[in-house]
Amino acid sequence: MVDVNENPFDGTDSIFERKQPLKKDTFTPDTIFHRDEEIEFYINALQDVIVGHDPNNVFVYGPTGVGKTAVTKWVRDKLEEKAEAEDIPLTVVGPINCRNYRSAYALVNTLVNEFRDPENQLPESGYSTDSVFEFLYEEIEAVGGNVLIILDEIDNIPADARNDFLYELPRAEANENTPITDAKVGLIGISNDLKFVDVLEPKVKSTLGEREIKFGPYDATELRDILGYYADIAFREDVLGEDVVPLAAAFSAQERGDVRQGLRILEKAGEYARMEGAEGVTEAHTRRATDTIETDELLDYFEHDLSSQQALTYLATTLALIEPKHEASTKRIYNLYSSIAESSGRRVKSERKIYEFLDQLSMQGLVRSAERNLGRKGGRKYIYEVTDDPTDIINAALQSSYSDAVPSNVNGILEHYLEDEATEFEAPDTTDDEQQNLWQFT
Ligand SMILES: Nc1ncnc2c1ncn2[C@@H]1O[C@H](COP(=O)(O)OP(=O)(O)OP(=O)(O)O)[C@@H](O)[C@H]1O
Repeated sequence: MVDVNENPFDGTDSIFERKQPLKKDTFTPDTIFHRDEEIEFYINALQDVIVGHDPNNVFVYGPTGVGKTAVTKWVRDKLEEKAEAEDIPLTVVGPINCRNYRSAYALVNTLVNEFRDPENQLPESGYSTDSVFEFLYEEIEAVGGNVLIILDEIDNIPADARNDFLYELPRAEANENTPITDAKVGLIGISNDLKFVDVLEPKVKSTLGEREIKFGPYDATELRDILGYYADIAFREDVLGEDVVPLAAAFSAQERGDVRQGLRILEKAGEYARMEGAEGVTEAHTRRATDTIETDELLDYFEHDLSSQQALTYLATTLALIEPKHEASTKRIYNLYSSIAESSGRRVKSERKIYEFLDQLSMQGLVRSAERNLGRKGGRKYIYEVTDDPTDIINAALQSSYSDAVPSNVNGILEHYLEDEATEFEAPDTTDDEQQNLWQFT
């Protein structure tokens, strides 16, 4: 029974000293581990600024959570420090995350405002895109000297901004149509989409990719050092069992070599220990954290990264995949999407829109498409796969605010799917209608 006169919150924490370093990128480490070579390439690319040549454009790429942004910020700070000491005119803007902007207008607007004083900010609308670009060029000319613009998640740059940003901006000084005569612009683009540069027009590709720096995943030994550094700051003294960091490091190395995932495991393991009122964090807490980490990450997607229509499409793709035929064709995905959207009282969009949502999910790395030949019948169709374990996706959906869209008999169908996966599977000749009738939509 709860004593209503007692306050259940506890003002003490015997496990965590400071949780913030384990949280999403709100903490700047004062040491960067195991990136000496990448830092050397970076310094080399930006050295020209210090000796008075034009800045190079730099393209930094690699998977998620491997230090691209952390290293970029570190190098940026060192460059600014050196430029100031040597009296070299330098203005650095960013990193600005392109994912947050839906149009060229919005992105350029933010950039202009980075240059301007708080009392002279541009409003969110009211000008043409050409005019805001014009303002940007004026601001760049006004500060003069070297201007470095850092764009993070550059693969998400609004389509209507691609050419202007990735090609025109870096060569603005040479272009007579811009007011820029003095300033020298350099662009630093960061991406975790390794194919991004390949799909660019050759002229844009050679501009942005003037210098390319590749970041690979960390191995277990490297992750042990990095996670150990964060653990020392985040946890109270002597609460961490000696296996905790090595276990979190080994798990993350096996998965993607991503620091962020390792930090989440440490945080979760600490939370389990705290919830139990344990004296310290043990190997068992860490194993429990690794068991649930995948579902947690997917839950994050459902709750924060995906729009409701994308989330329903993602769920429908997973359902199509676990049906007896295990074939997520666009038609099946659309049928399932319509049923779950309708049964959960959400808007049902047109079939054409599904292609767009699937494309967006594919850009986020959540689904993959493959073209399939229809054999004698001729023609081709697209089928989709999910990149995570369907069991984890369904568990995450069930814990998310989309649980009302998950069919009530999902676990039974998932069980059959897992059995099929364990045996040599031959696709049954089931029709779409038969498959549709399997499901119990709530
Ligand atoms: N070598 C390192 N030394 C210290 N901290 C690191 C290192 N690499 C990554 N981190 C930390 O790990 C977290 C994720 O790193 P970061 O944001 O730089 O990854 P990223 O490669 O830019 O990922 P994304 O592409 O998802 O943005 C941050 O908290 C960062 O400070």
